[in-house]
Amino acid sequence: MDPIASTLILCSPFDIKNDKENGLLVFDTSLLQKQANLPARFLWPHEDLVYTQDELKETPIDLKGFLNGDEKATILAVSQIRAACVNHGFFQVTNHGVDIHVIRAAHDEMDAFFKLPVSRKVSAKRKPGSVWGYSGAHADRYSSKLPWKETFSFGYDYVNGPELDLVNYFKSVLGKDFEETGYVFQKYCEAVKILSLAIFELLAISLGLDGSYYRKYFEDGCSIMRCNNYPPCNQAGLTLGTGPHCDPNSLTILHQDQVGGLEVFANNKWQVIRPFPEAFVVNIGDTFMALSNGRYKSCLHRAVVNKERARRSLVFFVSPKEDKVVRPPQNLLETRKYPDFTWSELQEFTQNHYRADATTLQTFIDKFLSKKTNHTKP
Ligand SMILES: C=C1C[C@]23C[C@H]1CC[C@H]2[C@]1(C)CCC[C@@](C)(C(=O)O)[C@H]1[C@@H]3C(=O)O
Ligand SMILES: O=C(O)CCC(=O)C(=O)O
Ligand SMILES: [Fe+2]
Repeated sequence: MDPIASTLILCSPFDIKNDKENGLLVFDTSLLQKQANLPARFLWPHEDLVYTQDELKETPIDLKGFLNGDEKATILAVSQIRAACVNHGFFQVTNHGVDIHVIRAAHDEMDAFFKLPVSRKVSAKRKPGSVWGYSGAHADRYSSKLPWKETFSFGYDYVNGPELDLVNYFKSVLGKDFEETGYVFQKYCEAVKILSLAIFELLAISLGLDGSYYRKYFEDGCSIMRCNNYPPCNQAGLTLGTGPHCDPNSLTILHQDQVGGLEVFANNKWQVIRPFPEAFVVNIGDTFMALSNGRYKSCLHRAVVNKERARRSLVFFVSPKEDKVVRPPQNLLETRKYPDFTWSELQEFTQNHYRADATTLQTFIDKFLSKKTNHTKP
């Protein structure tokens, strides 16, 4: 029997015969680590495992002046953002306006969640086709190149009515003792959403647009909040926490703990992003690359794991409202790089047909939109 299959059956709190899907969700590293070799499903190909110690040493962008309305500071921030987005699509921000206590509280809640027994985490499991919920190594979705991580994701501001706020979501999936967790994440998401709109303002100015252009476009947008836990791995050099990919959404705002493991592909090589507690890590995603008509790069990145310490990150993925058309503004449209699409079409593609990697957007455009055109031909 495949070693991982036996581990998963051994540690499953469910009857594997009638609950194969739940059994496969269990990612219990204390048991997985007892095996002499890393289970084959966690192995990644050589080319994805290129080791690096190079560090991307770009000064974080200080947002203080811009947030206080200082024109000179805004001009500087705009030019730093433009340079980073044209080059690789990645930058860090400090003095971002998100209270450090709110950030710490969100880390504490995330830590408490991941320390729960597996059976409890699985009660909030992700449903097929949905991005929300708990997932262990995405083992219910993929059979190879499994990421060495567990994740817990939930939507923020779906504008579907107050009954869907995070306090109620946490209570409904984890029970009444998670009400406080819901409040903490509600506050965290509110603050990071405000930050995202400020960054969209800088992005708009940097592309020669009115400062409010993307702010208005994303005001009613939908976001996904994700907690990532990367446990230590005895054979860390053979696997990855998150494989090389570009985020399919528009903008990603990440806060990592002090362990380190995030790497971006910049200047033709993988480079380490040293953790910096005061900073948020920001990257451009595929949908914003399309909205800028290809001027700004969707950042290729990955997360490596290590032998000693668990690593955690809080990730806020910002997207337009599901059915809003993704089309660049008129003055960026000399030669159109991508056809119109909607976030819900791209999201559906990543959930049901394709695992996000370095070429998600182009593959989506090539395969799906050409199919769509064929279907609509008379
Ligand atoms: C629409 C989405 C797909 C992913 C979750 C959201 C936003 C980012 C995507 C993801 C994180 C990109 C890397 C690969 C992925 C499979 C992951 O490792 O978690 C992606 C998400 C997903 O499908 O769960
Ligand atoms: O955890 C990290 O540092 C990166 C995670 C990531 O890239 C993602 O969740 O999309
Ligand atoms: Fe990512």
